Amino acid sequence: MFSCYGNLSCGKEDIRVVKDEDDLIRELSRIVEDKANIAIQKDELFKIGLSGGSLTKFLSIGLPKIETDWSKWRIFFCDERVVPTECADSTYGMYKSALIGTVPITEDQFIKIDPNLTAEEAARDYIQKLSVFFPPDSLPRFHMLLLGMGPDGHTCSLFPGHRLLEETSVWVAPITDSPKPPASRITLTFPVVNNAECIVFAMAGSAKAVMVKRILKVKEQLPAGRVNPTNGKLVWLLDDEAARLIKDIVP
Ligand SMILES: O=C(O)[C@H](O)[C@@H](O)[C@H](O)[C@H](O)COP(=O)(O)O
Repeated sequence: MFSCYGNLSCGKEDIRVVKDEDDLIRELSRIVEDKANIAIQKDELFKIGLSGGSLTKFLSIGLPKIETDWSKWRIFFCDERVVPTECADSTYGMYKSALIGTVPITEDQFIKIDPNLTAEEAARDYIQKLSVFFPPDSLPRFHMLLLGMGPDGHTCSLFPGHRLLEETSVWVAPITDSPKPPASRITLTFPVVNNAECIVFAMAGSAKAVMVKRILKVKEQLPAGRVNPTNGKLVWLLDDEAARLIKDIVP
């Protein structure tokens, strides 16, 4: 039984290596299912933040197989591209087409951006939307955030060398110069990311291996390496190929 509650420590990350992408999707879905059902039992709602990229594929395959009370889910976005929902680049658009109609969840359970706004306006608007679900006098504390990592070590839309990495108070920030297209996005900032109860990086494939080594073994302070929950659980879920250069440090 995977529990983020049992060991809410800010100790070392928990690195889990599975054989391949299929196993990764199964294990990721199991982790999410466990956390969701614990959160629902404890807090009535399950507040999860999703990322885009290959995570949308993993979850589109894995989530329809889990057993949970979908009506208690509220799905947020760790980052989002400021593009129309019907655009292929929209992360919400990807999850909408994959999950609505497949699992018993409705559009209003997704807490999404208003893509008709500028990035600056959308970030401010998203903070207001978060305030409905989290008390305004403290940082939002998500039950779970699911993150990916780009080839440059970025996560969410927090990119190496970007001034947003130093943001210490704003919950959600705009970015209009994302090196990963599309350029216009909003992103959770590190204070909110690191306030989560449970953070899971999930990645597969040999293209991730070098960066995984740089972050988990060399400990380079790239954005994904700066994800370190202050009072929560951090899991790196990797397939064999993504973990091929850190086999000597995996417990
Ligand atoms: O919307 C996005 O672009 C993501 O949130 C971004 O942070 C993604 O997780 C990484 O770029 C990894 O993407 P891949 O998993 O596709 O490599």
